[in-house]
Amino acid sequence: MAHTVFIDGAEGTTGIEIRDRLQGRAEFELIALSDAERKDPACRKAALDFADFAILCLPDEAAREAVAMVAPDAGTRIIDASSAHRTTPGWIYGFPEIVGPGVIERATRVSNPGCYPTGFIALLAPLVRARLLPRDWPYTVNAVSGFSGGGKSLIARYEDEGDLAFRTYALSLDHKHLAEMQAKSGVNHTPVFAPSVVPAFRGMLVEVPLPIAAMRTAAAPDRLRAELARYYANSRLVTVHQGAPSELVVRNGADPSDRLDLWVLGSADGTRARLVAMYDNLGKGASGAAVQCLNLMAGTDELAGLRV
Ligand SMILES: NC(=O)C1=CN([C@@H]2O[C@H](COP(=O)(O)OP(=O)(O)OC[C@H]3O[C@@H](n4cnc5c(N)ncnc54)[C@H](OP(=O)(O)O)[C@@H]3O)[C@@H](O)[C@H]2O)C=CC1
Ligand SMILES: CC(=O)N[C@@H](CCC(=O)OP(=O)(O)O)C(=O)O
Repeated sequence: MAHTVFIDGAEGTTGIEIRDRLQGRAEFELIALSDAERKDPACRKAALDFADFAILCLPDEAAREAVAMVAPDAGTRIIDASSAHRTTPGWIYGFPEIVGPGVIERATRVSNPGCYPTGFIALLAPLVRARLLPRDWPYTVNAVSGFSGGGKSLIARYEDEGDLAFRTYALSLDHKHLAEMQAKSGVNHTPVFAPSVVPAFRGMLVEVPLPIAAMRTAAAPDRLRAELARYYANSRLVTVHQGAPSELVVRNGADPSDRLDLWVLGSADGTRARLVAMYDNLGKGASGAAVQCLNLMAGTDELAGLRV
């Protein structure tokens, strides 16, 4: 029998892309609310309680409300795409490659990684755990996102203001992803985070520059690359590239992708490196990650419905 799935926030940017990935899958039956019902608390509660799986594609506050609405004995298993529960005790972090095998499969409450933390944690966590990079270093993160990363409101802004060429933000040095980045990568200090948006619908480049020579306990770039390649060797979504491309580009009009591509770029003398992650904010950064977790929780092929 098919698993029932309710996407709360199904008409939003992340919700629509999850629906696209589930379309035509016989293992899942989608519960859909009409336009008149989709923000009605009673209709949402009924759908949340009925569903085998609820995927929350909502602003944080609405995601908290949704979790509180679910009857304790309903048995609904929840995947939350928002940042409401990413460091909340009792929630499993929905990053299969980082939490390891068998964890998400059994979980009842899964909080998916944020789009920027996905790249940062994919790059850093394995290297910090392997003691090839120090925990006790003030890491910096430079990142570029397509404008769909800001959901419907940022999409509307980019469509309305046709002249936005480059936008850097979080200029107060605060951002909702910082706690998650620090906690899930295992580093001691809050990173200095410089996010930005370019006028492409989707795509991300997340980079961690490393002044290796000044870090004392950091391994050489070749060793970092070899460890990441070993760590992700069995992953069908994550590729650790050898060598250095001449450039990495976020393209306007790129197709959806659920891949995660990683590079360790090193200077010839090994004293400096750039860790770089490239992916789709709506793929491994959100909707693809949610479907990957759903697949694991439902016991189907982990990558079914994903664009690899
Ligand atoms: N976009 C991205 O790349 C990523 C997004 N996320 C997270 O996923 C979540 C959803 O983001 P995104 O899809 O981009 O956002 P959108 O703004 O595009 O979509 C949010 C949807 O939620 C609906 N909604 C808002 N409040 C309620 C409510 N009380 N009850 C029911 N529905 C409600 C909105 O309705 P309406 O259509 O009427 O506005 C909208 O359809 C957010 O928490 C975001 O931070 C995480 C990683 C990446
Ligand atoms: C471009 C843009 O605005 N991005 C969003 C983050 C999008 C995302 O990852 O959502 P979560 O916060 O749920 O993780 C921001 O910086 O607030």
